[in-house]
Amino acid sequence: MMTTAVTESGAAALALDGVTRTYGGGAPALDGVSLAVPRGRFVAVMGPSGSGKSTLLRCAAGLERPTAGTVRIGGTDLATLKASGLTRLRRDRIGFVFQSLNLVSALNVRENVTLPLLLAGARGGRELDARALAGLDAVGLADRADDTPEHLSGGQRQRVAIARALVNEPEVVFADEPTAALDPVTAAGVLALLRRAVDERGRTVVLVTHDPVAAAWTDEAVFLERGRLVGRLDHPDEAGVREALGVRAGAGPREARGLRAGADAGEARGVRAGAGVRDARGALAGAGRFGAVAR
Ligand SMILES: Nc1ncnc2c1ncn2[C@@H]1O[C@H](COP(=O)(O)OP(=O)(O)OP(=O)(O)O)[C@@H](O)[C@H]1O
Repeated sequence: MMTTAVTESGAAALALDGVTRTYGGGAPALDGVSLAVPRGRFVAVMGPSGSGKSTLLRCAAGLERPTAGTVRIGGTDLATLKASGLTRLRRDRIGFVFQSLNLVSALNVRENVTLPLLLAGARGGRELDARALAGLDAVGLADRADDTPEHLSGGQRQRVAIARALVNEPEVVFADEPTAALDPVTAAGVLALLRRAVDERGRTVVLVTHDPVAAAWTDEAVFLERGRLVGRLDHPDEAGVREALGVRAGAGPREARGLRAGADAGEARGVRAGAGVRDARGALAGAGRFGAVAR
C-alpha cells in the first residue's frame, strides 16, 4: 500500500523541503516536494512523463536552483552556495550517471574514470590509476581500461559511467534512466552495480526511472504526479510498482498518456516481459560478481 509519509530528514544524505520549480508562467514542474533520503538508501523516483522527475533530480543535484524551498546535501543548504561553491559540491560530493553527461570520447576508459579526481585537483600518477583500475575492476571492466569509449557497448559504457560516478566516493549518486537504452540482462547488470554500491559501500543512490523492474532493485520508490509527491513504496516489487502506477494511470488521461509512453519504451526494449530481468537478478545475486555473468 502506498503512503505519503515523509522520511525524517535529520541525518539525511539528501533532503528536499518544500521544493518548487516553475518555468515561466506555467504550472510548476515541481510543486512543494519534501523528501528525505537517508544515507545508504537506494531510491527510485517514478511517475508519468512530465511529472517532474528530471526537474527533481536537477534541483536535488544542484544543477538547477529551485524557485522556492530548500535542498540539502549532507546538511549543506545548496542555496547558501555561490555558483563556484555549487560547482565544487557537484564535483566533490555528487556522482552523476546521466545520458547527457557522456564519457569523453578523446580519453580512454581509465582516464574517463579518473577525470572527476583530476578536476578536483588530484595529481595524476600511479595512485590515481590504481584507484581507477579498482573502480573498473568492481564493474568488471578492468581489462578495457585502455580502450576508448567508442569501442564499448552501451552497457559497458554505463558501467564505466558508474565507475566514474563512484570514484570520488560521493555522498549521493544521481542516475537518470541509466538503463533506458539497454536490454534486460545488461540493464540488470547495471542495476546490480548500483545496488552493490549501496549495500557494500554505503552509497546513497537516487534513480529516475519509468521502469517497474528497475524500481524493484531499490529500497524505496517515490511517485510524482504533476510535480507533487503523491506516494511512496518501501521495498517495492515489480507488481506493487505497476499497481501504484496503474492506480495513478486511472487518475486521468494525462497520467495515462505518460504511463503509456513509459510502458511502450519498456516493451520496445523487452523490459515489459520482466521475467528476463528477474532471472538475471537471481543469477547475478548467485554469481556475486557482475563481471562473471554479464561480460
Ligand atoms: N527547461 C524547461 N523549461 C520549461 N519547461 C520545462 C523545462 N524543464 C521541464 N519543463 C516542464 O516541466 C515539467 C516536468 O518536466 P520533467 O522533465 O521534469 O518531467 P519528467 O517526469 O522527467 O518527464 P519524462 O519522464 O518525460 O522525462 C514538464 O511539463 C516540462 O515540460
